[in-house]
Amino acid sequence: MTQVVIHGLGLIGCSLARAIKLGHPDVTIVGSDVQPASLSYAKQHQFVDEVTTDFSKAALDAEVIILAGPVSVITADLATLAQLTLKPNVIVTDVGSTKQTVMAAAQPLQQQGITFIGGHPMAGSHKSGVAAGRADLFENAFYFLVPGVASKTAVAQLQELLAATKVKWLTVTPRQHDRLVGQLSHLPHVVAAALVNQTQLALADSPMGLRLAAGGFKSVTRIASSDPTMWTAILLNNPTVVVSQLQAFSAELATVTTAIEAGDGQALTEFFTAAKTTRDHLGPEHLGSLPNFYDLFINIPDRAGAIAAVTQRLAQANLSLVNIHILEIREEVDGVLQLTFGNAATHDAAVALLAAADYQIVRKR
Ligand SMILES: NC(=O)C1=CN([C@@H]2O[C@H](COP(=O)(O)OP(=O)(O)OC[C@H]3O[C@@H](n4cnc5c(N)ncnc54)[C@H](O)[C@@H]3O)[C@@H](O)[C@H]2O)C=CC1
Ligand SMILES: O=C(O)C(=O)Cc1ccc(O)cc1
Repeated sequence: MTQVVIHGLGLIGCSLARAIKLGHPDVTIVGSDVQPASLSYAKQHQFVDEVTTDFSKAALDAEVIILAGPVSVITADLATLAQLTLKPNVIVTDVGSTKQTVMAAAQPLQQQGITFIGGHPMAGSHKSGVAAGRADLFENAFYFLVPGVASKTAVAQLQELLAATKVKWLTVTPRQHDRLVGQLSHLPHVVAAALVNQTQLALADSPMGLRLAAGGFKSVTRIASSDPTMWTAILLNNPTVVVSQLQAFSAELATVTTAIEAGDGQALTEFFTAAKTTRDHLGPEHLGSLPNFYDLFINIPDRAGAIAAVTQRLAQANLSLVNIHILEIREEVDGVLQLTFGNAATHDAAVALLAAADYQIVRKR
């Protein structure tokens, strides 16, 4: 029976665990994490068979090891694994968002003849943690593979193990990978966070400030809600690429600034037309899988226990939440509660349940 160890039971580790369980119910999955609460959640929801905080010990018996912590943890894990006597046919892989530093960190392991295949699913979310994982998170998304010196057989074995993710495999070199994702993922996260921080400062004296933002600001900045630890590790592991891409992006901003200063309408129209043409040709089908969580917004009165009453109702009906977020609650005024579900059926059942209990539905999926 194959034993798979997943180190890091967050959004990605848990989504892979759920997908592996779906495609291979016979595989034993051992989940490992530093957070005991994540371990008990994973065990309770049965997408792992065993849990441990002792990664090194679990690794000794593994046929497949999936490293799914922040990139800085993945590189440290690779150093730890190089100190151990692993099973000779073990396949070690990772899900980290950078590949040059990860492949470099894997070298000592590879020099011992251990198979390492770099991996990176190009799907995810700004949500994180053990409860956010879902088996269909990666459906139709690209999944980068950096096989390095790994054999074709090992690559095929890994792809077979992860078949239920329904990803589109793409083999790249570490350099190609970091340049591509630098531009398509790392730079946008920096830009989104910078825009939120600058707006917060600029509107600090406005009573409603950021809350007045419409859809545009919200969609451009959604990813600013991503996990700070994870993104710090990513940028520290792709610095040269991202710095150069940030410089090119700053130059683009300088060009548009000059056009506005000069009142150059033609330059501005050309600027927006070029972007629109490119963006319009990227339909949703070309953008890969976008986070597919199911949000429900309800009005919530400013009353002690009001939120608990909602969560209790959902729990009694066995409807699990992926996330809960109070968007706004002001004294003596209704607030808005955002309830996020992992699938359409749970979302729809919650809408019916809460509407029947006279909660006002502000927006559903
Ligand atoms: N979030 C996303 O959309 C995507 C993330 N990635 C990459 O996947 C990896 C995991 O990301 P997420 O699952 O989103 O993060 P997450 O924050 O949801 O989960 C990370 C998990 O690693 C655990 N962890 C942290 N330090 C640890 C340590 N020293 N030992 C063991 N466990 C530790 C945390 O407790 C947490 O459970 C990262 O390397 C990230 O760059 C890749 C594709 C998409
Ligand atoms: O939330 C989003 O849209 C993302 O961009 C998710 C994401 C985050 C990190 C990655 O390495 C890949 C995908």
